[in-house]
Amino acid sequence: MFKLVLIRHGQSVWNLENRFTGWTDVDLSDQGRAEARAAGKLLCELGYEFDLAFTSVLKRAIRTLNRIQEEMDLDWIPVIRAWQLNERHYGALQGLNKAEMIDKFGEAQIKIWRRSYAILPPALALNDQRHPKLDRRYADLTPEQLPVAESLKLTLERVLPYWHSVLEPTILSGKRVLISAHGNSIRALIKYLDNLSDTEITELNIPTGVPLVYELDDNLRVIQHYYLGGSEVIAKAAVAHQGNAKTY
Ligand SMILES: O=C(O)[C@@H](CO)OP(=O)(O)O
Repeated sequence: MFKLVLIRHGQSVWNLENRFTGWTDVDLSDQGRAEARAAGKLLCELGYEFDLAFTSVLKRAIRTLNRIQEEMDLDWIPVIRAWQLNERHYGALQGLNKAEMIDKFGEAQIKIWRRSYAILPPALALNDQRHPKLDRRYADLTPEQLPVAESLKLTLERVLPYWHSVLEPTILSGKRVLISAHGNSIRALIKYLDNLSDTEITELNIPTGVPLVYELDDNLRVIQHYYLGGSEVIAKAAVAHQGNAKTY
């Protein structure tokens, strides 16, 4: 049996401000930093150990991981930063306030942009200053790999090859893996792991800063999964799972 731990970064400044974030590289809020530390403490108290950690190339996930490592005294373990674990790219919505967008386009349209499986948010123009081709951390990506907007489906289409080529073999080699990533890159992975339908996945939300454990059998099929934490943390996770959480 293998145990994989997933964690969505702690609350970010734009989660707090209720803005579409995507590939925008915003920092954690004070609450987010506290969530990350609490997650690290909890993992340590519960006796979790990790040999290797994966994260995205976005600082809210990296800094969540850093704090967990610090709390667990695991600063030394190798960390792999992969753009494939980035948040979905939210296209031209990035930076806009979610409540203001609801006022402008209506709740139903925003829900479609946020949670439908295959529908894309409005794309970035090629000359937009937010285009990832202007960011040197993505210099090695091919033009086809550089998103101007991603649905959850497109997000899964870059997360899944990474799962098969890197994460799966690492887990199967017996290394205990922690992944610090994002609401929608984690949702994409969960859709695959739990074999959720395109409709089921629309109702799944991931809370910030709560470790989610996946127990996997020898073929990496899911045995069970559960959130770690006291009653308050589990309640936050349950609410987020039902899709009734605050808009972030
Ligand atoms: O804005 C984003 O990048 C994500 C996560 O914060 O938001 P949503 O939950 O609306 O997909």
